[in-house]
Amino acid sequence: MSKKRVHEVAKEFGVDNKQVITILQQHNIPVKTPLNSVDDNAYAIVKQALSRKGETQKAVPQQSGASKTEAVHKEAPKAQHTEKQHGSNGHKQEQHKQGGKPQEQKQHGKQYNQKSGFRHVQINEPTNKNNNAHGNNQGKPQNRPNQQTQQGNNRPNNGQQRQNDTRNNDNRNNDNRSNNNRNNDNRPNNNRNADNRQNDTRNNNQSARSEQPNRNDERRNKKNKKGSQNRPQSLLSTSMQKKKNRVKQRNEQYIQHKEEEKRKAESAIATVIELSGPLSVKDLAEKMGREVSEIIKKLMLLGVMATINQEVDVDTATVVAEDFGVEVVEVEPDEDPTEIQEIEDAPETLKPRPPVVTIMGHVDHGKTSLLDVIRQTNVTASEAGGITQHIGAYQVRYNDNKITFLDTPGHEAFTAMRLRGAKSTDIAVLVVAADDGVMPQTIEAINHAKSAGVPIIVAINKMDKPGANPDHVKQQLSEHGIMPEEWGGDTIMVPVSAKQRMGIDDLLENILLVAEVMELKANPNRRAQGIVIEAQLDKGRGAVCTVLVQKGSLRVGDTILAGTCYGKVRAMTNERGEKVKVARPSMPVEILGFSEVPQAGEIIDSVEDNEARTIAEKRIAKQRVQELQSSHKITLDDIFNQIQQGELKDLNIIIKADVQGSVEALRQSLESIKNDEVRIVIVHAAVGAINESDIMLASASNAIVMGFNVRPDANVRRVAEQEKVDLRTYRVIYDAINDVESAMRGMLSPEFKEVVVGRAEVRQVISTPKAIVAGSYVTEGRITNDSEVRLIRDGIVVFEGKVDSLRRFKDEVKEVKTSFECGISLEGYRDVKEGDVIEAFLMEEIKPQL
Ligand SMILES: Nc1nc2c(ncn2[C@@H]2O[C@H](COP(=O)(O)OP(=O)(O)OP(=O)(O)O)[C@@H](O)[C@H]2O)c(=O)[nH]1
Repeated sequence: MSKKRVHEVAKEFGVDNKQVITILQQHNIPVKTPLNSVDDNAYAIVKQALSRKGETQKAVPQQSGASKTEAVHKEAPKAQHTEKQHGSNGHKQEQHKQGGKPQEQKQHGKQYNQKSGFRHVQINEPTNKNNNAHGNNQGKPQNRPNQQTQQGNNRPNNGQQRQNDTRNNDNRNNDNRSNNNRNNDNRPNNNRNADNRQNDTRNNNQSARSEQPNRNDERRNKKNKKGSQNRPQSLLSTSMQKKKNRVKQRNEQYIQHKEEEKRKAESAIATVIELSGPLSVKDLAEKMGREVSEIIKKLMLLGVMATINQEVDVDTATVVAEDFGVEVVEVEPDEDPTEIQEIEDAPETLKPRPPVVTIMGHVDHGKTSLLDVIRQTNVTASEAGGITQHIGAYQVRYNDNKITFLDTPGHEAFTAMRLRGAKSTDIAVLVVAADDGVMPQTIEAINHAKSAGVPIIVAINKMDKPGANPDHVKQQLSEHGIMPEEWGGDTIMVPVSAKQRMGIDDLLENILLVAEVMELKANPNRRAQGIVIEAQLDKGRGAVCTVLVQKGSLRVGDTILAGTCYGKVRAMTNERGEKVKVARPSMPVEILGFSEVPQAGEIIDSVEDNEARTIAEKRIAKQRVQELQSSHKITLDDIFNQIQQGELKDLNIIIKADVQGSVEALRQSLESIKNDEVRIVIVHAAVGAINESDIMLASASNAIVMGFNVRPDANVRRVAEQEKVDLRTYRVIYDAINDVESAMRGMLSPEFKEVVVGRAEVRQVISTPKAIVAGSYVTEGRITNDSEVRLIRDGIVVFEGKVDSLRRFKDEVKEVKTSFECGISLEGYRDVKEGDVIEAFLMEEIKPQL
């Protein structure tokens, strides 16, 4: 016979190529692929093996119950390996055939149910073999087939596990014995156990001899174990039936549920909805009785990409609703539980109150000087950089009348505060330098005052200057809609000189005149309401807040609420530092008692004891929701903005400053910097020293840290270096803004870099006739008598200047190193306190790189 290939032989016998290969390999004939050739001898082997197998398969279905097991056992020993090899296949075939006999299965199932603890199941030949090969798995379900085998043989079932096990072994061992021995199971158990041991030994020997096929067996058996084939057939079928029933039941429930939902949805679809303000997509869907997905789809068609929690404005919501044929009725918003209800004061309760005046104008036109003259004090000298940086509020008395002044700073940086000043103000005094005329911030001030509906009195300052030209100023102002009285307009213009104290009375008289015409009144006998002018954290005193009372009277002991902060008024002082018990309308006071620092510009209310906390908590919750939504706030206009922005890159900034006013000023100024490529994002802005968590936040959000009048301590600086966070500190806001602007234009090239030389801790303050000496201990680096120093209190810079004298005991020294004590006095500064830190630094020039 000519040589055939494996696949041809397989085809001839109607079996898989793999099966033929396996048979040949078991006979040590080296074939690997279906293309390998097969000689006559090999062909005969395959033929013999397959014909035997065919007989086996034919024989099996003729058996029933236990005899099936035995039918397999009756195989000739020669063919054992083949049988083992195909054990699983044979088993599958059996299952397949049984699958076609539901009647038989049902019977088995019945028997199982009727005789509890007596399981009638199908053969589990592979498991038995497995047990034989690996010792016994007592108590495991593999025993079941043997119980059935026992039953099939009409043997008494005593239900004892041990016996079953023995029987298992018996069956297994029978595999290895001749057919003649197989059915002699009538021997006593003891004998059979002895037999088992013998057979085990034999099994082992056989295993050793046919290692290869046995390993294949094991693998197959393992594989079978994983699959359901190993489970008894009747169990399989009943569980399948149960599963089917469950699925059917679930499907029915699902359909019912869907129908119910549909019915509900149809009945819930609204034809008219009421809208009182922006609302989330989810809320809109609920109001309309529609699916959220329908709303989102409609928004998409309108060009608005919104998610379920995003907010849509009333206009957008109306368009969407109308598209669904739903009528929209705009209504007044519901009462907000986070708002304090306004009290309508009856006219008879109103009493005259002093006017609140804001001084506005361009930088350096003399606002502070003018107010200074009015207050008879001098604050200009102590202001860093000569620019007013905090709102101050003062009440002055003139001719038995009181006037409250809010000193709003003139620099552009304080636009936000100026705006707030105008809102809390009755009269705006616009200071215009007679020699300089109308400047950009003069116009801005006019616009703020106009938009707030506040009457303007113009103070034409610096009249003493040779170049003073009041007419030119009037001319310029009239061009901006501010017409002087003498020219037929309604604006009072008073020429003054802060320097020479000229025209001040005239100005004050005119303020009172305008106030009189305005008939400014308030009810002093009600709970207080006012505005937070300024707030900061003082280590010793806690939150310190300048408040302007606008209505009612604020008393020590009152429970107060401002934004999300609340507390009880512990103490109140006026602008002269005198303690006051009651603050009436238009009176500015500094109060202590807030648990946290409120935001400047916040409305402060005196409330019932139990109200404060509840409302504050509600406000915090509302704020959180708003914060979440604001980042994704979406309107139809927004889409256009986003397209315009294109791929914008963000410059993340963290702001820390000494007082809330500065925080806001810096934030406002930075955010107003416009640049096509970069958008400024204020990641965090707060009052207080720069701390480690600021640096970590900056590191995580890739932000720079800008400190204004605050300093990091040594540890924070170290962390910043480690995290490679750019940390910049400033004393003048203008410099900070300039830096950012230049950096964004790519023009930031610092010529000097600040290097901290050393730090000393003030441990004792010694007062001498000549100076205040800070008895200090150098904690790091060195302090030199020529270095520039800053005095830091609770992380806030309170002074920056030079060392006046540096002493060790009584001797003047040039420098003092770490771990030494010394006496330091500062040039022109006496307010040194224990616990302050003196930081010595020098400005190092950075050589331009060629
Ligand atoms: N000659 C003259 N100089 C004045 C007069 N008023 C103010 N100055 C000077 O103008 C400069 C600016 O004065 P400030 O009072 O600080 O001006 P400001 O508008 O408060 O400035 P900012 O706080 O920076 O907004 C100071 O050098 C004052 O001495 C005045 O009536 N005559």
